[in-house]
Amino acid sequence: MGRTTAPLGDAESGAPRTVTVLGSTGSIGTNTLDLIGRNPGRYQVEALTANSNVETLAAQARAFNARLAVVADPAHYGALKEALAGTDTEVAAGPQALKDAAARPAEWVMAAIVGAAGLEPTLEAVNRGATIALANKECLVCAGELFMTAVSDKGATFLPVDSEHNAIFQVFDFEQRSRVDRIILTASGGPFRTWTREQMVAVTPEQAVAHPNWSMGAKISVDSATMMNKGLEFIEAHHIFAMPVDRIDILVHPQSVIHSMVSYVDGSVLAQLGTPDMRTPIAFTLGWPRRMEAPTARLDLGTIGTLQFEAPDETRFPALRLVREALKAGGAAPTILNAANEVAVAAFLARRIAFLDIAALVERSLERVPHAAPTSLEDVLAIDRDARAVCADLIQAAAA
Ligand SMILES: NC(=O)C1=CN([C@@H]2O[C@H](COP(=O)(O)OP(=O)(O)OC[C@H]3O[C@@H](n4cnc5c(N)ncnc54)[C@H](OP(=O)(O)O)[C@@H]3O)[C@@H](O)[C@H]2O)C=CC1
Ligand SMILES: CC(=O)[C@@H](O)[C@H](O)COP(=O)(O)O
Ligand SMILES: [Mn+2]
Repeated sequence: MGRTTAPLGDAESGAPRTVTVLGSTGSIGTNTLDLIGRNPGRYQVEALTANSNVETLAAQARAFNARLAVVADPAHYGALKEALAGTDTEVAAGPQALKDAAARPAEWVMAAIVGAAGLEPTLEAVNRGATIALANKECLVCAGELFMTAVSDKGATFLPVDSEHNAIFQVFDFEQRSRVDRIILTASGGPFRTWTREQMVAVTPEQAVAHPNWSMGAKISVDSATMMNKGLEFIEAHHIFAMPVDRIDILVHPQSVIHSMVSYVDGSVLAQLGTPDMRTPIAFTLGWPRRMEAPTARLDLGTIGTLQFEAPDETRFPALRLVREALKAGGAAPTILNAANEVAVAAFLARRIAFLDIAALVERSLERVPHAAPTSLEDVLAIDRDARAVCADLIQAAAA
């Protein structure tokens, strides 16, 4: 994979590093801009993008003097144009504008759009050989082989942002890859870690998004609650580190202090630790290849006292089993799983289905959509569309 040291402008002494933030209005996007804002003169913002949150996007574009602001939903073009009147920021809207934004020559691109909607814009940045800080794990779940092949073929530099994968990246010995025995992905267990299935029947969106350790967007928070997030991260780790699935473990660790571990053939286990604040992994990628200051609380293990560990429970959290089965089935299964999960999570957040229906709908979608392996981006997008339609039909049929 592309752990190259492709040159980035020396942000500490030379010209500002040019950066684009895809999904700038979200949780990862705002944390990224928080770090950029603390380092005046070190970064020049090329493009910022959102889906529909014009107010935040316009405020960010003004604050960071962005060259371009893009809203994916074209219905919001007029409002964005008006909000940025009198500034030097160009304004654009729609899916093609999103891809064009990613194609502009920023050295460093934060990929923080949520869901498969981020795949095409992120690939634009990969295809021009940029440094990609990847938060958008769904890219790798729905198109992992295609994505990592493009990283390698185009000479892009790939830096994982997801806290677990960033942790692994920090302790993974790429020069002695054959000496790596296992990857150990830690999981908080989410807000329902100790709940029975019966207790989970009546879970509300408010309860599901209340993650015990992390402050994140709604979709990933629900994924953590179903533990689908850990399943998606399992697939993500498989692709990023080219690790066979039988050498990746999931370990529940409720405190989210150890962000993940790598175990070596000599019995050494290396881990990355820190307080749960995404500004640490984002700073790792923004400063790359040098570490930069992040304003996060420092880890105080003496005060924490005890770290707990538990085995994951696939019976209470069937998403973990579905991911294992999807990886075994291969072909289109991970793409279908991801698309169905996105549709089901959105329906849950809209109070159209119950919490336990999410995994059940993913399972039924996997049974119904054909599993032919995608060999191109067009294939991936077609499978993604089909799976979304099947899952939406299942929801509709259940409601009728
Ligand atoms: N939050 C976290 O701590 C972590 C997040 N991640 C991953 O990072 C990604 C982003 O997560 P997070 O920041 O929490 O998500 P948020 O929901 O907070 O933000 C999502 C961003 O994507 C934009 N967006 C949403 N839908 C579309 C679309 N169809 N087209 C274009 N842009 C869109 C949103 O714009 P708008 O505001 O206008 O809706 C927003 O800028 C996810 O893949 C998540 O799994 C990984 C690890 C940790
Ligand atoms: C911050 C981050 O990387 C999230 O993906 C986080 O890991 C979610 O926590 P769990 O899925 O372990 O509950
Ligand atoms: Mn994570």
